[in-house]
Amino acid sequence: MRIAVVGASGRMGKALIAAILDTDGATLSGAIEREGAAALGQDAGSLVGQPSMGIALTDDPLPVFAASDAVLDFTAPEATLHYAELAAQARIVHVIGTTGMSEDDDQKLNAAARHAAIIKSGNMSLGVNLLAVLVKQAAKALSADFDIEVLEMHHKAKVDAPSGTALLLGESAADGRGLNLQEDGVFTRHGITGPRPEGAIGFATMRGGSVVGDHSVLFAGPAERITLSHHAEDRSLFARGAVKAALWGYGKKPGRYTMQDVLGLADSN
Ligand SMILES: NC(=O)C1=CN([C@@H]2O[C@H](COP(=O)(O)OP(=O)(O)OC[C@H]3O[C@@H](n4cnc5c(N)ncnc54)[C@H](O)[C@@H]3O)[C@@H](O)[C@H]2O)C=CC1
Ligand SMILES: O=C(O)C1=N[C@H](C(=O)O)C[C@H](O)C1
Repeated sequence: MRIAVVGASGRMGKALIAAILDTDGATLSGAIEREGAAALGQDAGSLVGQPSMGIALTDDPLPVFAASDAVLDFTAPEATLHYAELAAQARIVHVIGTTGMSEDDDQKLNAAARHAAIIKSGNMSLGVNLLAVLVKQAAKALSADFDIEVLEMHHKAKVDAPSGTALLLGESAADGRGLNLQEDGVFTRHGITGPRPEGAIGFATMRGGSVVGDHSVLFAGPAERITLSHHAEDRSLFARGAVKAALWGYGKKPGRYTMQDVLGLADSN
């Protein structure tokens, strides 16, 4: 399967190239960066410490998309919307890891998904997607006096908050409790906040250093506390998940899919 990478010289872009090179049945079909990026013209293989492979980073996506079966996209919301249009035109699988996208952005992705398969998740790892299933089960099983808080920590260069994963876990908790995260989520606290609202799902965000991604969901009840956690040690786990998603999506009908579909966890929900 021919797989292209957009945002190729980013932290995830490099991990994605390395994962494609490491996967049987996957071939790197192109590596795209934004106009003006310092890495344009560099060889994709050398960029990830492999032998040169004759694929230079380019800012022209059209010929690359035309020669690809899928594109892996861990960039930024505006770029992802642009690539969704191009992937829809080329009828290729679009795997989206980009976080920080709005409701409005999501509607635009729905329009693109009428023409091509889109697989989008705030976290492409098996561990986090399994954690999401466990969080939903715990939220359902525990009575409402177990307060739910989602904690996350990431590296200091991360630009969006809460993380896509924290939101995914918050949605799972809300589903389990029959709540609506938009209405019941508490995303900031400062000053005299008053007591915790009944049924709230709270979020706490930490940023610093080189942390790849730590997430915990706490269920704080009367005299006891349950914590479900995931710690990402390396970006390769997200990249392997994204390549797996592309292989899974090949030949699927146009539409929206998630990592839960790819991993066969959707029925556990
Ligand atoms: N869903 C998941 O499993 C994961 C999602 N992410 C998300 O992936 C995104 C990227 O994260 P990082 O790699 O850490 O960021 P980064 O800033 O290192 O990389 C982003 C890259 O995209 C490039 N880019 C921006 N606009 C572009 C355009 N129009 N065309 C082509 N390239 C463009 C940038 O130049 C940069 O190289 C973030 O939204 C992050 O939250 C990160 C890790 C895992
Ligand atoms: O920006 C990151 O680095 C990560 N982003 C994703 C998120 O927002 O949850 C996934 C992972 O935690 C790393």
